[in-house]
Amino acid sequence: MFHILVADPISKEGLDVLQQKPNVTVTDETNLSPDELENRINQFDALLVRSQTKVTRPVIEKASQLKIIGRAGVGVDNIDLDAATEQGIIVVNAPNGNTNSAAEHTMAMMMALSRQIPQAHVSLKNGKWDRKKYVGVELKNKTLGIIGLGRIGTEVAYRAKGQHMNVMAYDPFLTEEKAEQMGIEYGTLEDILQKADYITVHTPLLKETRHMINADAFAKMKDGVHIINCARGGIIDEEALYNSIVNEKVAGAAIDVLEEEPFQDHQLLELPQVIATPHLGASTVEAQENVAIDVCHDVISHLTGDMAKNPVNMPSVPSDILSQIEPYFHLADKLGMFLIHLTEEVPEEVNIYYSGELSDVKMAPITRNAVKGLLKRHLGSHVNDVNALYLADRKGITIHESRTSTAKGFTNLLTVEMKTKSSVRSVAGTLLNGLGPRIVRVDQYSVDVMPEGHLLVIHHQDLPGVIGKMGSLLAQYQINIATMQVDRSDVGGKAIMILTVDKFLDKEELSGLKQLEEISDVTAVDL
Ligand SMILES: NC(=O)c1ccc[n+]([C@@H]2O[C@H](COP(=O)([O-])OP(=O)(O)OC[C@H]3O[C@@H](n4cnc5c(N)ncnc54)[C@H](O)[C@@H]3O)[C@@H](O)[C@H]2O)c1
Ligand SMILES: O=C(O)CC[C@@H](O)C(=O)O
Repeated sequence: MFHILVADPISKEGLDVLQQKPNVTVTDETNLSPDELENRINQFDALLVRSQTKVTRPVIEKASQLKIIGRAGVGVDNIDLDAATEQGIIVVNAPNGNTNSAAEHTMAMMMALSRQIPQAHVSLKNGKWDRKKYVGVELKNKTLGIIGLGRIGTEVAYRAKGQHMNVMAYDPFLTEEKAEQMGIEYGTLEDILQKADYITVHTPLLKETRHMINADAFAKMKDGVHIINCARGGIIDEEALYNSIVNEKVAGAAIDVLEEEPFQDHQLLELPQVIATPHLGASTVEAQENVAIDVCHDVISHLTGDMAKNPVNMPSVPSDILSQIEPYFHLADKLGMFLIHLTEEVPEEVNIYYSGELSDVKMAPITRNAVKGLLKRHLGSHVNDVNALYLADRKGITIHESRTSTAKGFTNLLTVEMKTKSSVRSVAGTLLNGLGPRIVRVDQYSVDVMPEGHLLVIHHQDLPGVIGKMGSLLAQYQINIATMQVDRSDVGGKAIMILTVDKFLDKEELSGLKQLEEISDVTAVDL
């Protein structure tokens, strides 16, 4: 018998999927306090949530029977994935079922914002017939800047074209060709900030997207810009948004999500230029049916020993093969993570070369880990070795793997190469017996770097004194250098320096380093 706890409201059609199974009990309790959830979770085999219930580490640590957590929706930021993975609990989501609803909600918010419909509605309900105050603006011929052109951003783009808007989008995986095929304009983040009349964000909330729309970003925008966030609270710096509205830089904002939810007394809500909904992007009958059915099927599949379709954190390698290749997963993941930081250009092709002892292992699971590492920077923690190749394919990145017997003196050598429109970058690593993983080559340079911690990859001219200058500047910033590796193409020519430092550099410190004239490029990589 499997006991399933439904902790957030889930559509009846989904619950039917569970209840029709003979060996399942369903406990539908959607008002449990965090303490009650912690106290009762050990009785259940599966937990189903939407975005409300926080599945924290303390909850997961008490979940001694739990086998699966199902998220009826996309974002899994309310679930501690690391804790679930550590505890061997699979997390599944339903990434496709609410795309339309979230896109429609974004359009509804954009239109309501332009025509001040909520404000006019409240005024009329209060007995005022005020036609002068509520003069709006048209969407037609305005430029919509979409930041994050994934499932929802793409649907918003098509709908906005239907409103005769000029659509410009930025996404780390968007190429000019793809934008052209979609009939939209390709832009950088800067282009969007500077040119858009409306800006809508559709990224996950990640380290790189947290506060990506901050005071600096607002300062670059057109006067009178409109802002929409139906993705995640925290992508927009709320303090900066508040100030930009008060200073009349921003004409209005439509917000479905805020950093702290549920919210009631937020200062943004006091501004008449702000319209808001309580995280309703996915709240339609259709979306809730879709995500509930999808996630409940996955929960049953997993409980009864079949493969779940949308795992967020599950490794899927047969145990005999696993023991042989598992040590390389970590190396592959780190090489992918390292490589994606070497360029801001869109990856188009990834080639993975297996050499030495690695030339006769099963490559696919290692490849998936390398691709996972590469995609994580922009797609977040829901990329795993199960969905990495699928997501790469969706982003138009082709993956090739090949075996070679020459390992350049190493017993095993794994090389990950990434082609973009104008460059080919590569990184190679090995597993040293007893010493663990090492990065041994970056492009044409030979190095010996442990792939962990805060790394600085510095391209510079091979001239006397550069290393000293770099060291003094880091000392000024109170940043300790733990390790240093240097290599050069030829005497006085191009060179690389890879430092492991004790603290991550902030933007100002990084740009301080970039100002040293012998240095052509500095990249911070957090492994
Ligand atoms: N309001 C709601 O109720 C609701 C409903 C569904 C989804 N969402 C949220 O909407 C967001 C988008 O969902 P989705 O299904 O389209 O996800 P998705 O993974 O399909 O798309 C996200 C896109 O953001 C891009 N991205 C990542 N970092 C970026 C950056 N720094 N700059 C620009 N783009 C970047 C990724 O490349 C990806 O293409 C998520 O945060 C999701 O949780 C909210
Ligand atoms: O459960 C909800 O209603 C919100 C879902 C949404 O935020 C998501 O990320 O899928």
